[in-house]
Amino acid sequence: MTDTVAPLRGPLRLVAQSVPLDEATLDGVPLTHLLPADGGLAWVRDGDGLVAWGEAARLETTGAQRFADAGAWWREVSAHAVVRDKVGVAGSGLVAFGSFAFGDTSGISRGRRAGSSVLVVPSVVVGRRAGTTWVTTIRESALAPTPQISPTDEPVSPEGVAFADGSTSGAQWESIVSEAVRRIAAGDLDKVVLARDLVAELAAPLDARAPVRRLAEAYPNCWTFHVDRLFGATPEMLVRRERGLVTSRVLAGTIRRTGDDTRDLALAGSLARSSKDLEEHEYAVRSVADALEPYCSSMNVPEAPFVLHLPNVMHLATDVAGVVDAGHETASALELAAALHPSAAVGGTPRAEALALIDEIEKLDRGRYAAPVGWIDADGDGEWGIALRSAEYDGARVRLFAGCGIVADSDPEAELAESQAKLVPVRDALAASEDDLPV
Ligand SMILES: C=C(O[C@H]1C=CC=C(C(=O)O)[C@@H]1O)C(=O)O
Repeated sequence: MTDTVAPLRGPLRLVAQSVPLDEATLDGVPLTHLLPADGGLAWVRDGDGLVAWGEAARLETTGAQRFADAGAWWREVSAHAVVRDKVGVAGSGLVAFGSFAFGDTSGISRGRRAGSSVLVVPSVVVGRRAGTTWVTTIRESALAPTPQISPTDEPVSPEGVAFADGSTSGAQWESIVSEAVRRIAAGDLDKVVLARDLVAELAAPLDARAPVRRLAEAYPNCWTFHVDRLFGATPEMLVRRERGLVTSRVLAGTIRRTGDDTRDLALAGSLARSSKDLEEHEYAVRSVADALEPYCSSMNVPEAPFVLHLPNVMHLATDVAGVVDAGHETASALELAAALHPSAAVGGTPRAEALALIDEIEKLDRGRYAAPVGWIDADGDGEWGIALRSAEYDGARVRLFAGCGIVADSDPEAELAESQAKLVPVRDALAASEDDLPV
């Protein structure tokens, strides 16, 4: 099913201008401190990235054609735009932020907006990259004046947060995992990623700037995002395309941290040797390498993963890189993301069997969790992360998500504990105090 909402009048003619911003005027203020009260749009990592607000144009789409619809719309918008870019770095010039639904029917049962995939062209973007800071203004038909950029007011911290089970209880989810292990043992498939959710009810509508700021501070080596009521801090880069080079950070295989550095180092060693985790990881790397290969003239796929250390967990990680071949020069970051989604880090192996099993047993509407989130520019370059360690909110109600790769040797109890560890970043970012944390 395809259902697209986009302007039906003549071609949209956007005028975008990027100009350098004297960093002294911001005096090192984090980008997330510029976000407006409605949360705006954010894509930041380790101080760099993009924050934005306002809306010059927007596309909402649903169904199996969502990536194709968004790609066609963006090509059209970019082709008719006038771009004056006096900065010339990745993310300057005309950009759109986006977030996609996980599956062809994700979110649709919860109403049209909940299930919509979206591309938003903001009216103001502030970017920072490797010491360069800039501001982009985007407006229909005319050049917009460059606004004064300054920090906004302090966000309101969430209060009275009450956490509850989402679609399933922990015990129910364990039995779903057991069923998946049975299916894998029966030879139906090799790997499936199963997810669960947690619901947080707040005393007042969420000011998303509060958790976004906290996530960006606490998880500097993750990509912290906020797009259309979806926020999170993901460690996984589905695809980055920059001037003909594509990179992807593949994660799968996880161990919880203890907080004791010596023990964690030993745990990192055991993760790197764990045959269960290495198997889980290999499926994810293969799925990414196989999907990128048709687009690349050369590729580098390291033989062994490294261990990525995050404050809550450690993951097996592989950075895949490739050069886009001459025949696919026009394949945008979004087209590549569509080809890669869902990788075996969030779907499974074989893909079709895994998705069918997820549909059959998971009992969760993933919405936009575990799907591409990020940004794209007018040349088709951009970054699309996988929306993990994320939550979607509507007023005072927040749904947090986490999932785990299940293979033949998976233990349901250990997977539940792993899912809890993966919920920690957003859960802590929402909790006003330790007292609010669920037990
Ligand atoms: C599906 C999630 O994580 C994926 C990414 C890294 C490690 C994973 C794992 O070890 O199971 C998952 O494949 C999630 O965080 O919700």
